[in-house]
Amino acid sequence: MNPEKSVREYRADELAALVPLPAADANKYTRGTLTAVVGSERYPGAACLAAAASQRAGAGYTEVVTHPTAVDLVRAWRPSLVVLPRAALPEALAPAREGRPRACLVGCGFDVRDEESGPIVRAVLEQAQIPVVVDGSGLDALACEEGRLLLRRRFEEGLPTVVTPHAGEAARLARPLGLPSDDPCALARSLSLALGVIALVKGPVTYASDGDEIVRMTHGTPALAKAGTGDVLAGLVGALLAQGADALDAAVLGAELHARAGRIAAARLTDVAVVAEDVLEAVPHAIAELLREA
Ligand SMILES: NC(=O)C1=CN([C@@H]2O[C@H](COP(=O)(O)OP(=O)(O)OC[C@H]3O[C@@H](n4cnc5c(N)ncnc54)[C@H](OP(=O)(O)O)[C@@H]3O)[C@@H](O)[C@H]2O)[C@@H](O)CC1
Ligand SMILES: Nc1ncnc2c1ncn2[C@@H]1O[C@H](COP(=O)(O)OP(=O)(O)O)[C@@H](O)[C@H]1O
Repeated sequence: MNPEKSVREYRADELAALVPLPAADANKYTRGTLTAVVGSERYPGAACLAAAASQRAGAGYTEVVTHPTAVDLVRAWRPSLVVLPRAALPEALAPAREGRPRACLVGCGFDVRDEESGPIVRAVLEQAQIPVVVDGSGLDALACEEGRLLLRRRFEEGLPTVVTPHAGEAARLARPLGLPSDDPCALARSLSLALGVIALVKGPVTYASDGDEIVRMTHGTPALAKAGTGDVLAGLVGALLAQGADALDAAVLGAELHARAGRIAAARLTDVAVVAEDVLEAVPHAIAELLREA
């Protein structure tokens, strides 16, 4: 099949319809819980960025499970976050209940030198009976037979897994599978099919695929090419999944809000000066802009 045939873009009105507006009788649990298993001793900042993005994208309850050395920093960054050390992980992976959606984000700010990283990612994939997003160095745990087996099992059980690699991470996932990695559009679809995931391959143009459709997103800006912006995106996608969005829709809406937030930040601060915290701050404006446009 020629992948170009099925490439599409979401219209602004389609995207706006996916924005999770809270019901009048909502409470924090009905709005969805994201358990973000993120950060390491080396990269505690990624945990902060992803968790705050989740709050801004509407999750009612954002819980951070992080390296013990990062706990105080993340708590101090935002008192509204619930922050637990990694030892709390098994209890934190509770299943969703009727009307109480949940999702898990794992891997942003993981450190390949940290021996706990791989086992944590695999434990999440094995235990979490909820949608999971895998990002950052957590993706390295998927480039081996054991990781692929866990993904395949989740796929067969109907549990969505979203992966959010940048070009380097996508190439590392593709290599052991013998997949060519020079075309991000084709790669999004081939990774999706080979791993049984929804693949969001990030770059100047970002592509999402569920193995059937491929969605192209062209609204980004080079202002986003700064450390930490991917962590913000992962938090957005995780929060949308936690609110019950379909996995492909969550990936596409997350990337669209991220791209718009980057542009809004750049319009105020220049393409040169924008940093990941500015993208985070612009997320509410991106939501408002999208709702206004539709
Ligand atoms: N504040 C924080 O706490 C932050 C924490 N962070 C966290 O750090 C962790 C490591 O993530 P990372 O992306 O820095 O390292 P990683 O992908 O392993 O790089 C290895 C090699 O891959 C390549 N490569 C990289 N990017 C590429 C691209 N776009 N396109 C193509 N190739 C690319 C490049 O190799 P080269 O091509 O230069 O030879 C590079 O040397 C991760 O968990 C993340 O969440 C970050 O989010 C930053 C802010
Ligand atoms: N030149 C560019 N144009 C548009 N978007 C870009 C560009 N460069 C990077 N981005 C976006 O910035 C983000 C960077 O993510 P990533 O590389 O994972 O960052 P980090 O790991 O530092 O958090 C992605 O969403 C990507 O699509």
